[in-house]
Amino acid sequence: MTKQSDSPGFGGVPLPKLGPNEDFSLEAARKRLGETFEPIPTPELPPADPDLDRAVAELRRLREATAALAHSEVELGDIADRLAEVADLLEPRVPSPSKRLETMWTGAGTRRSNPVAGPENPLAPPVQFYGCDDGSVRAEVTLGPVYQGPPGCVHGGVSALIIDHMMGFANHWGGRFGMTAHYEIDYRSPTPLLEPLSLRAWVQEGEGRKTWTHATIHAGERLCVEARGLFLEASVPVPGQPGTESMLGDGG
Ligand SMILES: CCCCCCCC(=O)SCCNC(=O)CCNC(=O)[C@H](O)C(C)(C)COP(=O)(O)OP(=O)(O)OC[C@H]1O[C@@H](n2cnc3c(N)ncnc32)[C@H](O)[C@@H]1OP(=O)(O)O
Repeated sequence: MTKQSDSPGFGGVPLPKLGPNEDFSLEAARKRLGETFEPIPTPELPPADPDLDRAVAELRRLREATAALAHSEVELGDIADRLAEVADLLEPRVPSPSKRLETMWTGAGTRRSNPVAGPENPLAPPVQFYGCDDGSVRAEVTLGPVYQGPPGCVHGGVSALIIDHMMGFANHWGGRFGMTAHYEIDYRSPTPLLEPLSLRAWVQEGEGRKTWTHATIHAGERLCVEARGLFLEASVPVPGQPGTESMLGDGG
């Protein structure tokens, strides 16, 4: 990756400028964080098991369809029985939630299973982010009725979830790390469902443990949401690995 440029902004938002002395390269991050640090490859890692992604994609179809059941003409008793059959088949065969938390922290697990971008997570839209040469990360996503807040619009908490994750991803892309310590959001105009949304985040400034990151959501040229966050480098214990700490280095 290269450093951010002064090229014209996206949707009217100027691109960021880095502090004069800050090295945002992945090499610099590796030096700061040690050997355990793994940069996030972009684009998305290939699936470990394509059938897993396919199964979750089918669950997403079900998610959208079940959200529309209320006013359908479907025989719901029969559907509930058939869904219960599938759940009965799965539940005894999958790891417990606490075991799952442990296996998530191997390889690209957390990256593939997080609730925003994870193709293995049925809750995730999923959003596919791309790291760009100007230092920002970007994505396009169209959200359906399951994410509704105000009539016809995206729930503000869903926007906040996407933005928090996106700022974290921008930090990784910029060679910075940290947990969200504080962030603030301005909802500038309603964020529509069923229309493509352009997402963008970038590191505004970094100093020591602190990183300030900005993000926007646009519908076409219209600014819907903008946010500013403060991230602090911090280590958290890894589930199932006593004594091991992670810097969220594999993409949590
Ligand atoms: C690619 C995938 C990305 C995924 C991204 C997902 C992002 C997330 O969801 S992270 C989860 C949500 N965040 C959390 O759970 C964090 C919970 N909070 C914590 O663990 C701690 O408060 C933590 C680690 C952030 C900071 O604690 P700690 O390291 O003790 O900070 P502390 O030493 O008190 O403060 C350090 C500095 O930061 C400042 N600071 C700390 N918190 C804040 C805050 N909320 N607002 C402003 N400044 C703050 C302090 O004033 C201090 O400043 P200075 O050095 O200038 O005096």
